[in-house]
Amino acid sequence: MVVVQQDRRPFVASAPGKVIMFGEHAVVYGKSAIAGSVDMRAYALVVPHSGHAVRLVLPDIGVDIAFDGRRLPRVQPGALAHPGDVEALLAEGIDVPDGPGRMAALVFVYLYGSLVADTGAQGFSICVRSLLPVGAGLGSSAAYSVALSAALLQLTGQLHGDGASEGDRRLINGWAFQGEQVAHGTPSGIDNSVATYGGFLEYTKGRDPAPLQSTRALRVVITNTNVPKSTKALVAGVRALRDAHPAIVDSILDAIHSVSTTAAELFQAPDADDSDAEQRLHDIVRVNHGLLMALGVSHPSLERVRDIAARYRMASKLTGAGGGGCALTLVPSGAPKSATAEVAAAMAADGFECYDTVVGGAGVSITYAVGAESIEAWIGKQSSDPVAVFAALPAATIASLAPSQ
Ligand SMILES: Nc1ncnc2c1ncn2[C@@H]1O[C@H](COP(=O)(O)OP(=O)(O)O)[C@@H](O)[C@H]1O
Ligand SMILES: C[C@@](O)(CCOP(=O)(O)O)CC(=O)O
Ligand SMILES: [Mg+2]
Repeated sequence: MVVVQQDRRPFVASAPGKVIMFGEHAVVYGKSAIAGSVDMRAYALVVPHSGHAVRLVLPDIGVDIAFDGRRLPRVQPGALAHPGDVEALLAEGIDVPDGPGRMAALVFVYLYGSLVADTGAQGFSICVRSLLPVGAGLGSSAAYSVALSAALLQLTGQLHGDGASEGDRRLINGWAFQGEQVAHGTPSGIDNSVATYGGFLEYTKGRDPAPLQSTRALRVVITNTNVPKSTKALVAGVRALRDAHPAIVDSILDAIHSVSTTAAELFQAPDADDSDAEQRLHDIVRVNHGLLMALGVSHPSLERVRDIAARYRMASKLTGAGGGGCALTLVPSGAPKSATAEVAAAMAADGFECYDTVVGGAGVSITYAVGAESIEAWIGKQSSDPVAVFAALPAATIASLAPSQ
């Protein structure tokens, strides 16, 4: 048994969602993709207490489970080779309903079993709230997984710089990737990398993410079609198409790779105001969407978003897994604020929801304070049940628990 040093103070670990600008799906096959963090995050409040009870509360998706932490065995490295073994962990007397809550609980139980079980750590409550839309292509699963990994590593004293050092980030990212594997089977790792490191980056599976210094303002309108989708099913659909038509699908994936590498050059071009570069970016947004459509991951609602943007001479593409979820619209450099407001209003008139987001903010973060006050004092003042307080906080207060962008 590895006995850990435990800090008993409550804290909040948080991580952002992401927007994939170019390269989704192809990135699963080792091609390049470009993505940045968005200013919506998942927040995990951890409250250590005496005894061995462990409580997981996920108010956004209706999960509230408790179990005796001593009953869960340590998960052996390599357990992910047998996903059934991970599912079997839930049989240890933990009652979780089917649906999205089950997947989120499974990710927690896997990370708990790997990082906390058998360390002699005492009990705790953990409550995760997210300001990201769930299952819409903005990486809510990865933000959840990164916030959880950071929370459990910090709780058990396995981080050395409160999540900010290079070593801490590498550790958090590695475990969050495993959390994403529990949820999706074969993630590329781009979502958890953006949620961990934040910023704007180029990602190729198996390599360290490469930060991009864009000379161009990263202005996008994100539109949520509110059509539910499953990342797992969409990724599986592309795999089935590739198995049936390997040569055709591989050439589509190669074309997407060229789109991403061209985009990286354009974003970093010295003359950001060059109208030729502007036009080329517009073109490749359109081309990237067309290639994704050929892979079968578009949806009529996403095509509708593209039609509306085209009326304002802007280019849109799906972002994330597709099949519904979100689209992004590239805002041309120099476009007045009124232009983005107009296009967003036109989309809202069609029943879509738009997010005015800043791309490229902070990655994972751990905080013990709200302003000048400790979280312990801040939450303790409001009620004797910190989880109930946190679960009911308004979004604006939750958002104050992370570094400002
Ligand atoms: N606020 C949240 N609380 C708990 N689990 C969440 C939360 N947000 C997302 N998740 C987990 O992530 C899953 C959605 O992930 P996914 O289908 O990959 O969509 P995306 O990552 O694009 O939002 C949910 O079913 C749930 O398991
Ligand atoms: C389709 C894919 O490229 C991105 C999926 O993103 P999301 O789960 O829809 O946010 C899959 C992956 O990279 O693992
Ligand atoms: Mg996801």
